[in-house]
Amino acid sequence: MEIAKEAVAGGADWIEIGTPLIKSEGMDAIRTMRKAFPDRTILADMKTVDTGAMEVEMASKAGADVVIVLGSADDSTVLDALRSAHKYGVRLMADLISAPDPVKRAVDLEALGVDYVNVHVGIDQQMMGKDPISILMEISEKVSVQLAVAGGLDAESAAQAVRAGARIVIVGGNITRSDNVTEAARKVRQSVDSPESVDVRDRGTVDQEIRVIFREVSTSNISDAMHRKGAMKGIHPLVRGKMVGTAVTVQAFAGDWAKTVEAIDIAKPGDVIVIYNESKDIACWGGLATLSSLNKGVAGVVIEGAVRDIDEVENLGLPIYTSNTVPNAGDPKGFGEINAEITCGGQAVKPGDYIIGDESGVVVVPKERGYELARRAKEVNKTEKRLFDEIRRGGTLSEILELKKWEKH
Ligand SMILES: O=C([C@H](O)CO)[C@H](O)[C@H](O)COP(=O)(O)O
Repeated sequence: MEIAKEAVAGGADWIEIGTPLIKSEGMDAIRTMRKAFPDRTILADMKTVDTGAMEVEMASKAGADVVIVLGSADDSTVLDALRSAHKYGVRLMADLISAPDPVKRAVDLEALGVDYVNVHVGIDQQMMGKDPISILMEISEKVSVQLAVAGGLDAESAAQAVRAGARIVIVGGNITRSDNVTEAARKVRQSVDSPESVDVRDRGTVDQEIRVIFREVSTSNISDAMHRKGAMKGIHPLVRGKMVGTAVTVQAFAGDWAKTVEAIDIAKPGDVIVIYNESKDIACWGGLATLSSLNKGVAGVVIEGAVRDIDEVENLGLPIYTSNTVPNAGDPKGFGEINAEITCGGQAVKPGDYIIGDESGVVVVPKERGYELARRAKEVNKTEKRLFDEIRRGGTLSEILELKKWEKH
């Protein structure tokens, strides 16, 4: 309710009751919003896939103005939902989320007579890098039914969506999870009203985008996004500083620092050297290796093992995370391997995996899930910002999360 009020203050015309809220609170979510916002359009995201008439009846009797049926539902469901919508005086929106051939289905749905077609990329799909704008462009050339669009939109992509032919722009997380909902809604409103004035930024390569997001979030956010996996055990910050990079791995043996130092020559700017060294009592890393790494543009070092020359490495400032410090080093004998899969801090690390370190420790993100987990961590981060804001306004954490209600039974 609070978020809806703030979004309306920022210029939202419609209030979407999202599917998770409907699943949590049922039709009462629609009734409550209807009562609080008599002059706004209430969109009930029922995502109906069967019994179209009954679900439209429920939502319309609760106070919805527009009801969403899944575009991929059978024609019989869409048609009966339409009959019900006509009977109860509401409009029907068909949502193309996960439709196998969205362009063809949009044409079919228009012929069936729906009031709106929503070009929608779902939240899980967004995490894999999908966005709705290109498909919206294609669909808007083929149909004249009013088009809505949804799927990770922000002020910038909202403008692109309007330019691509959308009449209704549905923005979820970038408003609801913002720490300033009114301001976030206002920015979207401005973009929708003056789409031509919005510049579209170049986001760079996928790897650059991943690194930017990992810099913005914490290792705790990432670990939450990984369902509590990914955190190294027994590895702590020695030289503090945010570290984001891709792994160059080293398997080294007790008393032998040849491979750990040779890895510096292999590392590229932005890499993190991740070392498993058998011994916690003989250092495989020190001040000279740190300076050499800085010269190569290495982003940081993680060592299960030991580091020495602590006063020097602290002065040099390269982020270092380790399990121990000792004064003595071994010799460069040459055993070990560079860029083989290793275990460090209890985590499997492959060359190229994303390694992120901060005050809480180090997490490993498998390279093949880098984009997805960066995006999911960003969602965690946004939610936490909103929670901080609500606690600052005087709520307690358990009240805000409704912990009692959601305890496992
Ligand atoms: O419909 C939605 C989703 O499937 C969960 O119900 C969202 O409301 C829709 O995707 C808009 O939210 P964002 O993608 O976070 O902008």
